[in-house]
Amino acid sequence: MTKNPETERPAWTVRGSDRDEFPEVLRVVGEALLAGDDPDTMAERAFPLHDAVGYDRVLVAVDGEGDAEEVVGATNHFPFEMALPGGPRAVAGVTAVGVWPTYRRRGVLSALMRRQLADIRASGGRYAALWASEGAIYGRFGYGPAATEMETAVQRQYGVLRPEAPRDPALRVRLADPVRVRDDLALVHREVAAAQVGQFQRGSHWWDRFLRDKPDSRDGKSPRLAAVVSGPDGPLGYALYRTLNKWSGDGARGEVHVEEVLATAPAAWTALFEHLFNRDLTSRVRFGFLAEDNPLRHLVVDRDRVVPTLYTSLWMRLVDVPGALAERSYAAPVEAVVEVADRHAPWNAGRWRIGADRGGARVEAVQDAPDVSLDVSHLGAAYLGQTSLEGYLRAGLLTEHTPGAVAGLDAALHRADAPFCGRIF
Ligand SMILES: CC(=O)SCCNC(=O)CCNC(=O)[C@H](O)C(C)(C)COP(=O)(O)OP(=O)(O)OC[C@H]1O[C@@H](n2cnc3c(N)ncnc32)[C@H](O)[C@@H]1OP(=O)(O)O
Repeated sequence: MTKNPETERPAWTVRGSDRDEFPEVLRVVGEALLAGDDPDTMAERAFPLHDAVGYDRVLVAVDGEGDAEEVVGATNHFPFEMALPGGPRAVAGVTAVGVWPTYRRRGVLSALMRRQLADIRASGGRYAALWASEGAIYGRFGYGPAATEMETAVQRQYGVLRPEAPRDPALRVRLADPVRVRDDLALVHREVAAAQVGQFQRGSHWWDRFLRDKPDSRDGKSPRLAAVVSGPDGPLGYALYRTLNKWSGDGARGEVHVEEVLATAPAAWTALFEHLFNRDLTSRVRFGFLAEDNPLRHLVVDRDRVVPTLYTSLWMRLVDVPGALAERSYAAPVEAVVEVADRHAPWNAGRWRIGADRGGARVEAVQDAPDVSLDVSHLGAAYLGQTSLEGYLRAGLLTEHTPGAVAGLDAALHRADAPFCGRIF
């Protein structure tokens, strides 16, 4: 094992990887994430997707040399086209981060993150996004909690929709094997993902991944079902779900577990929710992933019976601060000098004058006195228009030099619609 001569501790290096090494990467990341899968299962799941997107973004930390070399940490990112405020953008979807348990807390992740940010920037990338296993990890690397989503479980008797919920007799709901209606799913999703901030476009390799349905991954539930709602001009929405067959002494206690429900028209939401709440022999519908502003709570008669559990989904990282701020859309005019601290991507550090209105934005490096001083993670958090900078100000985590400057930035960055990713990648 190589040693650092000064510290006598093991030294490692970070480098790119390839397909041949990928089983090792899976072994390390799988163990770090307590995946509990055997190597063949991991490989069977991972290779098809990665064969499609390539292995050139995989980074590994390795210890030792030659035959003794071992992978001790890894990270990767997917090349996404994700809807952001301002339009669809190239986003690095950071994934599969793991450090071998006996190498943790020695700086391996820090080295991987620094290299990954530099690589994304070198390839012209402006954004990185991820789902974090733990909220304490990524703030230090400049990621901010940018999207809050919800899960909920609704007792079936409260799944009653309001009489005035939009209902269109021309719509039909079909229940099918998702693989057979895959084209309809893809059509709906493509439309949603073009505008819904936080969604990424799914190539066919992503549909292969999401529709994979092996018995060992069902956890006692049914095979996946697709309810597709269509009008005369084609599909307008779908729900992907499984059922769980349960009984108790007083009767059926089955459950509906919804993985994804999306629609492009109000009456399609109604049709889908009415389908989900009306499966016989069930007593509860669980929704795993919903936007914070999903129509469900507006459509049910008693919104308080839809109790949301909120969680952070996307953490956003501005890899190129001026580029990202310049191509964003703004809800109100703003003029401010923002002083940015960025430990891991020093090219972002400095003072940036943002001049923006509804027509566009200019961002330039300046030496002027700042109106606000903040960390790059705060800008990442606020970028999707849901997390306010005011919250960080109240918490004493950023500094406002010009009274009202933070409120002005928030008004400009705000979006009426909540971001929604809905898929852990
Ligand atoms: C996008 C995704 O893939 S999310 C999945 C992330 N992976 C996992 O959760 C798998 C299990 N965990 C691991 O593999 C590792 O513990 C990792 C990847 C989270 C951290 O790797 P390490 O090599 O130990 O991190 P590293 O030594 O570089 O730590 C850097 C700093 O982050 C802190 N840190 C690292 N992990 C955590 C954590 N889970 N909670 C709190 N602080 C953490 C360290 O204490 C250190 O702080 P310091 O700079 O103040 O000293």
